[in-house]
Amino acid sequence: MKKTDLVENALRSLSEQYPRGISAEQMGRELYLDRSTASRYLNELVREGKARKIPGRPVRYLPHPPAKTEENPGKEAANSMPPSSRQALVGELFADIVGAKHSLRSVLEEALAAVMYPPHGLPMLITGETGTGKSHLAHTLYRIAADRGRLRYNAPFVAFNCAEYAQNPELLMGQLFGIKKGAFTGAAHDRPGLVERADGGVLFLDEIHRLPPAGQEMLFYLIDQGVFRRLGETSMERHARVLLIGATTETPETVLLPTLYRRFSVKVALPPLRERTREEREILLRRFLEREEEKMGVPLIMSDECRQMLLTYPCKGNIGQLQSDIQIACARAFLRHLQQPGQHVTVTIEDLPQTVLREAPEKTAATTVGKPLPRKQGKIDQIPNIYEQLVHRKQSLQESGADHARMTQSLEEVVDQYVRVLMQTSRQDLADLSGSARLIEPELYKLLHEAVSEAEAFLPSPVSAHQLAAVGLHMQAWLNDPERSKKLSSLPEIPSAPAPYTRAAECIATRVKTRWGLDLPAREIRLIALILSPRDQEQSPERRVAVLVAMHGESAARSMADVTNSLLGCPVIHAVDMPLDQPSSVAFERITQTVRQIDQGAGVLLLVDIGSLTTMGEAISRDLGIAVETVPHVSLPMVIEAGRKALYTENRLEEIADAVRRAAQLPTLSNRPPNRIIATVCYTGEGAAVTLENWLREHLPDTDHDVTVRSVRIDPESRRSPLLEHLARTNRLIAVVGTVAPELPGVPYLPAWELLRPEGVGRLKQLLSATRTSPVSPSRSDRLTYDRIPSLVEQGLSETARHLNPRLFCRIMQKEMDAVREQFDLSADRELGLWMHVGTWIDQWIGAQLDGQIPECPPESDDCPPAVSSSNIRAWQRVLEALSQTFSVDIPEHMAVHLCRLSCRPTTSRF
Ligand SMILES: Nc1ncnc2c1ncn2[C@@H]1O[C@H](COP(=O)(O)OP(=O)(O)OP(=O)(O)O)[C@@H](O)[C@H]1O
Repeated sequence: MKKTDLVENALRSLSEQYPRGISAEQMGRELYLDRSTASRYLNELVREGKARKIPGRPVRYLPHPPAKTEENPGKEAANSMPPSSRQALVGELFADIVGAKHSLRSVLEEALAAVMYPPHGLPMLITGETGTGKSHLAHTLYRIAADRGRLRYNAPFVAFNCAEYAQNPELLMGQLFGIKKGAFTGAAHDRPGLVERADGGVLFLDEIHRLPPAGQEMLFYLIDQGVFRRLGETSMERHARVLLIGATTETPETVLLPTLYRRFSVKVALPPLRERTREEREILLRRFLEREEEKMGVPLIMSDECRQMLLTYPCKGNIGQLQSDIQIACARAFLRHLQQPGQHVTVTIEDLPQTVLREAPEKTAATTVGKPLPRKQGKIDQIPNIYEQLVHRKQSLQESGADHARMTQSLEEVVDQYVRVLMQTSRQDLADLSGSARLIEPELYKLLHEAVSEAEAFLPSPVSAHQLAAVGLHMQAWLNDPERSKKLSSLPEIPSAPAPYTRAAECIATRVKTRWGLDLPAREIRLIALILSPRDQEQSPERRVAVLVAMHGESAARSMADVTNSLLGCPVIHAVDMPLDQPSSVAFERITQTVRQIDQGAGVLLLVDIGSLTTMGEAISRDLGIAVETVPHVSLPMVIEAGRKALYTENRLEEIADAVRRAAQLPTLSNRPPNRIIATVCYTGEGAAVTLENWLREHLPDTDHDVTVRSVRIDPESRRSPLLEHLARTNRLIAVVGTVAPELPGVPYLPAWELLRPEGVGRLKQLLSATRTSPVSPSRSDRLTYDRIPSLVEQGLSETARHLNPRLFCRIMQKEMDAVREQFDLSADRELGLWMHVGTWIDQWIGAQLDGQIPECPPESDDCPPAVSSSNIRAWQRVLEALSQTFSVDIPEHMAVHLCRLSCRPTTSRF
């Protein structure tokens, strides 16, 4: 229905109630339009001859010709729009909510009325099982309120899931209401909370029942009186006006404080998917498929059988689960398409996740009994015939007169060798894009997967994807030719596997019997049990590259990770979501923690979308001493590629990162010139390594400003560091400097003490000049002169200083530094470094004094270089006194000696 038709209908029905005419303002209120839009539509009707204007203040409008009911006043006491108009309006406003015109209509009407209620909407509680669309509805309501002028332009929408912090009520309350400095240990600054951020807009609290009672009480006051206090504050003196929308999967009256529960004027319940109509489920399916098709950029088709299943299986996680099951199926189909490109991506029943197939109505399973065997020709025939091998070995052992013990051991070796071949084949096969499906019929693979999942309840260790694929290969070969062992005479006894694995093999046999009516011979069951039992190479702890997806938004990262993990059958991808209202410091902290937890020693691949996330990896790698490679602009195919490579190959971090970059057509490490890097090392990566890092940074000549200096921890026992090895592979590691020589062949090592001697400095100089790509001498305009120091320092400090006034600082330094310059014969480079050094310290001291803390100081040391004279010290003292007076900071006495030492360095160790 067109907007003008909608307005015309409303005008006709409202004219009964207002026979003297309806103003644009009234019409706007009725249709949730702003006054000027309503006026525009009404005037359009006047132009079209469908309405007439009644002059006056305000101008009013009546339908033309008059509504029939106008001639019969009182016939219908319609005090609102006719149902058809209301339905059309709700359908239009909630166009992205499937079911808006049908099963959700009354719920949405109620929700709409609440959000549009003057002056600022009514607090609302949405209930419903997980995945029924509570968050989706909250956001849609916000959008409508913002579009229709109920909220101010640019009003915020702040969403928060109380379950995320439910383990730590203090932090939860702090997140929500803000924190006063000192409220608890670690609360070093005042911090606003989400309530303040949502001021003037909507605050959506998901799983609101996870708020502790004190938090619920605070919310009550917030709704009731618009007041709240930050954690640690004593009085309620802060004000915020937020439209609160709460959501819960629980029965709210039993989990919320009665005061808060009653304060929600409107409560809407979203029905589970099983109560929605089939037509609505069809529309949902179509929409989700369209979305996936758009992402893939290739036309998508779905087999009827698969569509049928998606429309009928009991979907416990409701719309959310339906959506993610569809994403998984599409991702699988897309993988196949990547390997065998065609005009379409075709989604078939095999692409559906196990959970869907398991939950599907019984009849699908029943019809498969007695189906033809899943045979597969081609490469699978190259799988060695284990029976032939066993017979041959037995014959040669008999010929050599081997005893029984020797015979058993030797036959076990044959089986071991066979399993190794299978593992290797499955590894290669899985590493191909199509996964195991290439050599093993999906039906068989599915059966094995199900049986093994069932057996995991009693197996001592989980069955790896490789083992499962190895069993698949063995069985596929057997199913192709179940008779082949019969052709051989006198097969030897197969060694037995531990009991739980025999039981797991029996589970498989039972399923094979039910499915294809086939009896697996006892020796097949023994062989399968052996393949399933852990082998040596499986037991050795694998150091896999960990993969972490971090993205802006509520759930984008998690859903990509879920899809990929489900696709690969292994939780290989980790995720951190970064809601848009979350400060990047929180994201940084969460990503850092996750990287620390998931690293297995082979480094972490960080897949991110945009913005600050693209630069966090480097800082996290520095902080944790873990190799982190960041790849931006993440998409689902990139995550799948990363997961597959991490799971099925032994590729190193940078190889996986490059494979992912190639998949996304981003520049790879291998085709960019390597960066020059110097690593500083010690056993902690923090003490000597950091001191050396700072020292080197300060002393690197201008010609080598491209060199990165990086402090790294060396493991005291192995004297190795995965991070260092990673840096060596991905960069041009020109030297390692430190207090411990790492195990890293081919990279020159300089002990720290050598840098104090001219020989060491000379060696480093040589290394630097030998690795320079183009020997550059600074051009005239680049060369630093004394007169440029103040402006450069002012510029530098204005980017880094938080408390210091850079201009004032430079003025004092300009006035006071002459004596120092003369005393030490400082070069302009050196002097610039010293200005920055002093400025940075003073800035920190002012900050510490403001916070009432004891300022940190440069280390105190007795060894005053012999070259330092008392007049040297006095020169610096005068500068420091002037600074101390101007900025009212206490400067420690030994600072002058510290600065003298820095000023002297050039003669001893500059390079
Ligand atoms: N009526 C609907 N029409 C179209 N898409 C919907 C509808 N309801 C939900 N969705 C989609 O289903 C997914 C899950 O919805 P949502 O996250 O809002 O559920 P929820 O009830 O908040 O779940 P949870 O309780 O697990 O947080 C979302 O991607 C959402 O866009």
